[in-house]
Amino acid sequence: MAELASVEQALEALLRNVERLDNEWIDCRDADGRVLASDISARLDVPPADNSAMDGYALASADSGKTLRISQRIPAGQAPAPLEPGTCARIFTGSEIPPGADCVAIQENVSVDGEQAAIPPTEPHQNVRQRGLDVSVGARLLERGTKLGAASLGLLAGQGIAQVEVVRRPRVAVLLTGDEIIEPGTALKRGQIYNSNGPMLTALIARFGGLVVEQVRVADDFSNTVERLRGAAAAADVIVTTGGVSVGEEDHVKPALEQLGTLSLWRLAMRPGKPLALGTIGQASVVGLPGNPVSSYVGAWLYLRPLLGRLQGCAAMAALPQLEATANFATRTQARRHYMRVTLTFADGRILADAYPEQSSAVLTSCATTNALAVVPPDSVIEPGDPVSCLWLQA
Ligand SMILES: Nc1nc2c(c(=O)[nH]1)N[C@H]1C(S)=C(S)[C@@H](COP(=O)(O)OP(=O)(O)OC[C@H]3O[C@@H](n4cnc5c(N)ncnc54)[C@H](O)[C@@H]3O)O[C@H]1N2
Ligand code: MOO
Repeated sequence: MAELASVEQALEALLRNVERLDNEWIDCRDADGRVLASDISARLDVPPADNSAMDGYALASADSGKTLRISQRIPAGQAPAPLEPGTCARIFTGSEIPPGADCVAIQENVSVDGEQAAIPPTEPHQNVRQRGLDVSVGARLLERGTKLGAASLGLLAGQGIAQVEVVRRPRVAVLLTGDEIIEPGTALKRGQIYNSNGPMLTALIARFGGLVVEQVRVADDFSNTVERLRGAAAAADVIVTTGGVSVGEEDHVKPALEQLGTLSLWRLAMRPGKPLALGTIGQASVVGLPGNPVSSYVGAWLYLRPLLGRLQGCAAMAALPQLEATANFATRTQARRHYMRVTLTFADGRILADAYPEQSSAVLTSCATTNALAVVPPDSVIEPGDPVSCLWLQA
């Protein structure tokens, strides 16, 4: 039997000629999860002026330790007048420090009698947030290739930025093979099963930043398969197929792909997901995942995620975060590296990996109830307490 290829070899082949897609300007309100197309530098200081970190009294530190007249009140949102020398100003969290003041005494430590406030000793800058403390003009705010999220969108808003240039979302077509597959909502007949892979892959693709432009069934017929693939290649940057990549005879995807573009069939030293088809039709990359739902799921994390990351120019999506955990299970592998579905728990300063008891590639429950993949090398024995490397499944 021919030697099995490694996951790394297949990934290298998949990504070899893939380039970042073009850019588009979008409203920041729609930018969560999108990847920045260019560096963004700060054009404003944040905060724009020295302001108070506390509710209290602003004064010149040299005047602290005395009783001072309260000469003005500065609510947030108002420009203060310069502080009259030898006085203090009533101030609130976020209010601008008046010229002439350099510190704030918090109100809990100040006793007030009418217009007079007895101020304790207070150091210069105490309770003052300096202009530009968060961001100063010209600083690199966010780098190209950053996936935008809650905090980065907040930063952009803090700069008054409403539109942002991001990489276009990769368009993905999902093609399902298998005459036994029917859609939820129809009654199940003998021999049929519901389409699990379609919704599962659609959800993962969206989490990886892709846009599913079509999800179609490919009938068991050569010319229909050619038509479907041709249509998908015109509409999409990536075509994902599920099923029909093993050694069966029922399938027309392989000959159809060979007619329309390039195809290489891989036999990988991994479990689940030994068979994988990679190819191209025109500019579109084709990833043929196995039909078994678990193999499809694991393949999506290991191949589709980096592919969609490359198309979006997001380096952080090239590899999943790796965590070193302690196995709370026993297993033994043979010639293939095993990607076991495990649940990581973080307790008492260590990470424990519990394996789902049934690791068959037909048991999708093993994916739905876990959060990581333990990567067990070939020809190895793992006992409880042994170290095991895990891939954390985060988009
Ligand atoms: N003689 C051999 N048989 C098989 C081999 C092999 O090396 N020699 N490899 C096995 C491995 S490993 C895998 S993985 C599967 C891959 O099979 P295919 O990609 O050809 O997929 P199918 O045969 O079409 O389907 C496999 C399995 O998955 C179910 N399926 C398919 N699509 C869906 C869907 N959309 N939703 C839910 N379930 C789906 C399908 O009903 C089958 O049960 O081949 C092994 N066989
Ligand atoms: O490798 Mo297959 O994906 O075991 O079932």
